[in-house]
Amino acid sequence: MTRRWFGGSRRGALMTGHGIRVAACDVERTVGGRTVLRGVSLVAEAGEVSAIAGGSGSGKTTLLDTLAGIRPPSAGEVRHDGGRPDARGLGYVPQDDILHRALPLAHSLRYAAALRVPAGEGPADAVDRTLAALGLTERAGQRVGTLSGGERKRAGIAVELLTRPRVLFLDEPTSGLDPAAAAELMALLQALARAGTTVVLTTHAPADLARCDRVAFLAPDGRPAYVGDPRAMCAHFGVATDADVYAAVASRGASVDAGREPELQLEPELGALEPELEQSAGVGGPDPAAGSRAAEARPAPAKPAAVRRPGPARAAGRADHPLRQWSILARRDLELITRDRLTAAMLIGSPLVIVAMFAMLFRPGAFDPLAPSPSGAAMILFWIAFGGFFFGLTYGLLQICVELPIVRRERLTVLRIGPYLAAKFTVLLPILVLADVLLLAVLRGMNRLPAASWSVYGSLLVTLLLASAAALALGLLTSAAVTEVGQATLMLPLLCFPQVLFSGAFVPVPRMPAIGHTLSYAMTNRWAFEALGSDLDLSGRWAHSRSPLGPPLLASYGDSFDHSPLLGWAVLAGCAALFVAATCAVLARRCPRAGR
Ligand SMILES: Nc1ncnc2c1ncn2[C@@H]1O[C@H](COP(=O)(O)OP(=O)(O)OP(=O)(O)O)[C@@H](O)[C@H]1O
Repeated sequence: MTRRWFGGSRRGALMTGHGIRVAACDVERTVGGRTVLRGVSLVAEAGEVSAIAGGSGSGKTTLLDTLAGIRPPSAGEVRHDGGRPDARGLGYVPQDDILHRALPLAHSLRYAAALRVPAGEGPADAVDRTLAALGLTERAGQRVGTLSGGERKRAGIAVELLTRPRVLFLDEPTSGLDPAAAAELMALLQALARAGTTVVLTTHAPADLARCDRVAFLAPDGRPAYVGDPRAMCAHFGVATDADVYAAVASRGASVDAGREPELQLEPELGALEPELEQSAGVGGPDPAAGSRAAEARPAPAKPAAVRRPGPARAAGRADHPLRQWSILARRDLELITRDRLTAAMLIGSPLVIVAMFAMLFRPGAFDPLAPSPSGAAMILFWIAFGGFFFGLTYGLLQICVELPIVRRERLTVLRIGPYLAAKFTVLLPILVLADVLLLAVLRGMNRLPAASWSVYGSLLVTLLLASAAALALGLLTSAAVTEVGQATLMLPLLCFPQVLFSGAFVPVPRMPAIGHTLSYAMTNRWAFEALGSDLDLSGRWAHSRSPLGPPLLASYGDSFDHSPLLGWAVLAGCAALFVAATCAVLARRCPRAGR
């Protein structure tokens, strides 16, 4: 079946030219103060499938990331064709899905292609070619979330093949697949390798090893227990099957050391490394004899005439421009919202429900000069401010955390954070404008707000929009910072409570103790509430109110509503900018560019 995908011109469609030789020499990696990889030396050749195997927690993913150049080694060296790893020339398939589940497969691939495929080949052509090559053409219109596990794995590989990478790294591509689907996927990777790509993968499954050309088996302490031909591995450990190797390595632990088995030492790999590493300071050269033994033992892979670095990023040619990225990402965000019915229902439904509740909660005429309700007017303005905050926060809260693995993958190559966040604002702000306009229009239409000039209502709308924008930025920041969707949901009440308590509506700011007074400065809701009160001259209304409650309220709130709305606008805009900057910083840390 796999052969069919790569037969004839389809094989040509996936030809990647020379694969990259990936070489590691004495690599060590320390994570969180603990050394999780030590003394790893290996070579992954073009045209071969190389596996990183080992028990859980032995460092397979860490080694894969290090070989890919995503994380630099703490000691030792990783070379791609003798040069520094350049992540833009490679494909990397993480364990998590890197396609949006709500989109049809072809659409998802088209956005990925628009971001990554260089000028010259149209994204649509690249998608058609890749879908055909991976046997997914018939699934093109199907939502990614409804694909089978095996199809989703292939779809993840399809994303990476769009740019015809010279080397493909895959983190546990067969996990979660039944043996037949796993075998099919491995055959696909073998075919890819034969078409010229270097394929490096991690695996838990002994059955996968038989389909690989090389294996590096890691001991629990991150040392290589075996590096070499998978067919010789059982003999090396004196066991009957590949599955038994796991138990042998686990029981012997660090005492199993590739370096202690003369006939299966690392020399072949180090010998292959020698030409690339000979000029590297601090890396000892291998025994020349070992290199020649290696050459005899294995046909020499086609070597580039000269040591060369991976070519410049193909992807950069097309979509590296921030404006272009923004336009692609905005279209993708819009389609995601419209395709995901639950999200669409939440975005449109929550303002409708909240506006309806406000309309039912407040009595009309709170601002009526003849029979005013001073406290009712304050409450109406507070809840309007809070409505704007709530809309923005809920819109932003789930935006990033649900697609973090995709962002992380796209950041490795092309994605810029600025256009990514700008696209979110471009799609969500217009919906927020509609929600805020609806809120003011309905409350005015139902006489919960007073008659006033267009300029006053314009000012109310600006205040509300800035409050929503700042809350949207806070929601995006939270979404970028949490590690899972559940945490984002838990953050909703945590973020809302202080905005209610310290806004000055229930306990006026002048009546708060010093700590509460200080905290209130950090609440966007306080500034929105006070700007709305200033717009509608709440102080003046209370001072000349026919209600006996007016003067005491004025005494409690003091000068809260006496400053210009411009002050509130400046603070809200500043908060929005601050939250956006913090979101950029969090994303840059959590989704680093390769090698950082
Ligand atoms: N960010 C981190 N902070 C602290 N420890 C980490 C971090 N990332 C990985 N580790 C530790 O490094 C070790 C190797 O992790 P890694 O994910 O590479 O293992 P693995 O072999 O891929 O595991 P599995 O097969 O279970 O996915 C583990 O003990 C893990 O706890």
